[in-house]
Amino acid sequence: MILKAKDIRKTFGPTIALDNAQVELKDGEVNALVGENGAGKSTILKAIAGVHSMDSGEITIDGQKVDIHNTNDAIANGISIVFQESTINPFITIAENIFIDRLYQYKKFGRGIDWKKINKDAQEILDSMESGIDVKTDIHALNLGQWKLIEVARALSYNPKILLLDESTAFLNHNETVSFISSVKKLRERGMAIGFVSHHMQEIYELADRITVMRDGKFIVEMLREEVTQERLEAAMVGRNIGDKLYPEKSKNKNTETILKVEHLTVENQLTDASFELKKGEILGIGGLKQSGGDAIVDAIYGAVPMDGGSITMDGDTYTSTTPIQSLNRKIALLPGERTLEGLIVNFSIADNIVMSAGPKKGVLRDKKQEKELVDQYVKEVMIKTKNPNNPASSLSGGNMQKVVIGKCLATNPKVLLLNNPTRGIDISARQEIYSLIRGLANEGMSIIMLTEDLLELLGMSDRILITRNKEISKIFDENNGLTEEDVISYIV
Ligand SMILES: Nc1ncnc2c1ncn2[C@@H]1O[C@H](COP(=O)(O)OP(=O)(O)OP(=O)(O)O)[C@@H](O)[C@H]1O
Repeated sequence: MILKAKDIRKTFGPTIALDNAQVELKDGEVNALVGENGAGKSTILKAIAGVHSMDSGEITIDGQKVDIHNTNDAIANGISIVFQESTINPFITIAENIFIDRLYQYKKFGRGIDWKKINKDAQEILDSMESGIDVKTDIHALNLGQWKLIEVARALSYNPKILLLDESTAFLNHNETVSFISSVKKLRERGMAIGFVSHHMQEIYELADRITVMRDGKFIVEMLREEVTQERLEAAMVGRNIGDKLYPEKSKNKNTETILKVEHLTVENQLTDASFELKKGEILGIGGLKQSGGDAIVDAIYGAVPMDGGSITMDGDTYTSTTPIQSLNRKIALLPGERTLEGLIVNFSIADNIVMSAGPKKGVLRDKKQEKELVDQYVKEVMIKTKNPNNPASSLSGGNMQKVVIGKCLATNPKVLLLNNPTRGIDISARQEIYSLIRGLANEGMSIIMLTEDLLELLGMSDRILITRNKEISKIFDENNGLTEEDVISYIV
């Protein structure tokens, strides 16, 4: 074992984030940390990386006790971390992003940056990971998976022995994830000890050498990959067996009443001539690579991006342009793809975020009583793990922040619900609950469009499936019985 962290305790005010937590990382191995949202996975990684100082506990490396009080201590002990949320600055170059806190080392005679040197050093790291990224590429031309690899390159630039990856694949699509995982495997082959957090079981089964389960801030069990069965893992993580009951039964009745008709919808540079119908009470899944048209469909229906052609008909009203306020009045709600940028005001309380769009009023004043009822209802319904909804949203774990955004959408009581990757970063148990909530809403007559980059989720949840490719609709499957990943992928790439 290269690193052992044990008896770790960390509190945030009254919240006990870690209590008797432990993890061991070994060179040339991936240890996957798994557990429900709020189990303490990010906190233990951040404690090891010196981002949070622990209240108590012990970290040893190669048998020697080490004191880690800040990130510099961690770096000095060969520990690097890649955070869950993106830390890429898109307004500077790839090399600057990699050496962001050491740019002074590349100052030429005390003046501008020595581009030749910084680019050479950055390229060396990118090549060592076999990332396939050319350092001179415009950062905007790269996909999110490549952005994550740049963050890994930044972590590697400190020459670590131990690399901590916190939900690095949460925002990546299928292809980006595949190449990210293959880069992680290469780092493992080089002897790196890797701590890897993810909610995606397939990734964990594929990558992990050992798995550490956490629950409520505590260490539950460590298993070697070969000892793991799905039943054992789920029982340790969530205390029950989910098995093949992750996705609820699809709608038995064929939905025939059209609620939303989209004709020849065009969005400049994003979507050309898309026509389809959304039926009352159905879940229409949209699959496809990022930027292939699906985001544009959802954003244009909501009015988050302007329509450049075509029309939308809802409730007998046909329109060729719309805004989010008009959508709110028409009872169309959008769960955006980027929770901390578009979905939440993280400094506001959980409660204020939930009621923000619904805005119950008594005359011109806020209706505090109804607000409280809404908050209590949605904290319970989407299972937000908080002791007090008046705490700031920033105090929640990533998955619980996402649940607040879902609660905020539902509190507006929409007829049409647009979901952009609704379960990113959400644990398997909460996902099962959210899927059953979404299906329940559809069964009650809500019409739902669900854009998702998770193919299993697309197949598991949709009554019908629309696929986009190269900014156009490439296929609409009017049935989703027995469709496989291969059936769908052939229209995606
Ligand atoms: N800065 C903070 N202030 C207050 N509470 C916090 C803070 N960071 C984390 N917590 C709390 O600590 C607990 C553990 O959170 P953590 O982010 O480690 O969970 P996690 O297992 O990584 O969850 P997820 O899978 O949702 O990312 C949660 O109850 C969370 O609300």
